[in-house]
Amino acid sequence: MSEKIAVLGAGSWGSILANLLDENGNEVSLWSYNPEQVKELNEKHTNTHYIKDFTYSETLKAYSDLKQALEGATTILFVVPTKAVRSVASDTKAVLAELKTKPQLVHASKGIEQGTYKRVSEILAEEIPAELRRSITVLSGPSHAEDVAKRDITLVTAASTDLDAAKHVQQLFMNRYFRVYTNSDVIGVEIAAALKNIIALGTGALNGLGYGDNAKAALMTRGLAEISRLGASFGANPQTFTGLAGVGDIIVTGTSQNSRNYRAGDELGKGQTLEEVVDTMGMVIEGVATTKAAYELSKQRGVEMPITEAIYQVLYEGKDIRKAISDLMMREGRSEF
Ligand SMILES: NC(=O)C1=CN([C@@H]2O[C@H](COP(=O)(O)OP(=O)(O)OC[C@H]3O[C@@H](n4cnc5c(N)ncnc54)[C@H](O)[C@@H]3O)[C@@H](O)[C@H]2O)C=CC1
Ligand SMILES: O=C(CO)COP(=O)(O)O
Repeated sequence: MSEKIAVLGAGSWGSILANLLDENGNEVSLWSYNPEQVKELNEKHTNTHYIKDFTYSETLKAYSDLKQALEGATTILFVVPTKAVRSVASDTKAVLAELKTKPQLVHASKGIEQGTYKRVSEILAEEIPAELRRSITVLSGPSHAEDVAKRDITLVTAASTDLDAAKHVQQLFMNRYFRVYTNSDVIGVEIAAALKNIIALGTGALNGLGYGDNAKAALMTRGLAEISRLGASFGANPQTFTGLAGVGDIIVTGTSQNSRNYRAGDELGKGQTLEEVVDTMGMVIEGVATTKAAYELSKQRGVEMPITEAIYQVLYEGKDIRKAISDLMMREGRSEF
């Protein structure tokens, strides 16, 4: 299968997925709002700020003009940070109204919108009306761009309420090192994807403070329990949290130095301030904003999320991390399930 695909967002994940789609034989246009980055991608086939020591395919073309990137595309993949999804989708809508191409939409972003608490597929559906597009699919799972760049084995899930669309996305992305499953639980996949970043901030902080493997396994397991509780309150399928988008992504993000969220937590644990961590990362740390959105959502919906609450207090209320950990440990004993 070969298609014209536009990838919007040329950070680590967008650029590596664009390269994979190119390798799979598609005609890929990669859009970035940064003209310098577009120049580097087209002239040197590198994207050094985001992915070191990697040469992109020469047939992959980058654009800073959105209309040029979208022209003729039958699939559009959104991979910008969650806070940019609404504005990029709104600009895309204006172009699609002219082009009348009705592409299918896919996204690979992991977050919840501040203030509205919308999932990314909900933002896309709101901004790009049904008459301008086909179905929406989310691609998610344990998948650091750095490993995919090395063509290391990676398994993800493509979730859509439209099974044909999910199967189509599966076929577009699958290859010898990238295996894609389908899933119909868009809500569960998006909630799991967004909230695992909160837990990765936590396991990173434990690492920075010098805690060991038991502590990190405990945080990931109980973290997943509270993510599943929030998911259930929205009608998510509980099985999703045992799958690639759930436990799979908690493991990869909650244990890896490739994760920006884990590294940010690690630095916080070692004593840096949140401001210092955000300033030096130079890439998106989705978990910081998602902690606030998830904390507010948990209060609004009456879902108990003690780990999210503790991390919220550390990030937004200046609570000492060691005190937050000891308060969690000293909660009244309870049944596991
Ligand atoms: N890096 C990874 O391994 C993975 C990332 N993701 C998700 O993919 C999304 C994007 O992440 P990365 O590519 O890693 O981020 P990144 O920080 O590496 O790059 C983000 C890109 O978005 C662009 N951008 C930022 N604000 C923008 C705006 N207002 N309008 C247009 N473009 C804007 C930046 O210029 C940059 O090219 C996030 O939601 C992340 O959670 C998901 C799976 C893996
Ligand atoms: O989602 C990811 C891996 O599945 C990437 O995580 P980070 O954004 O923490 O790097």
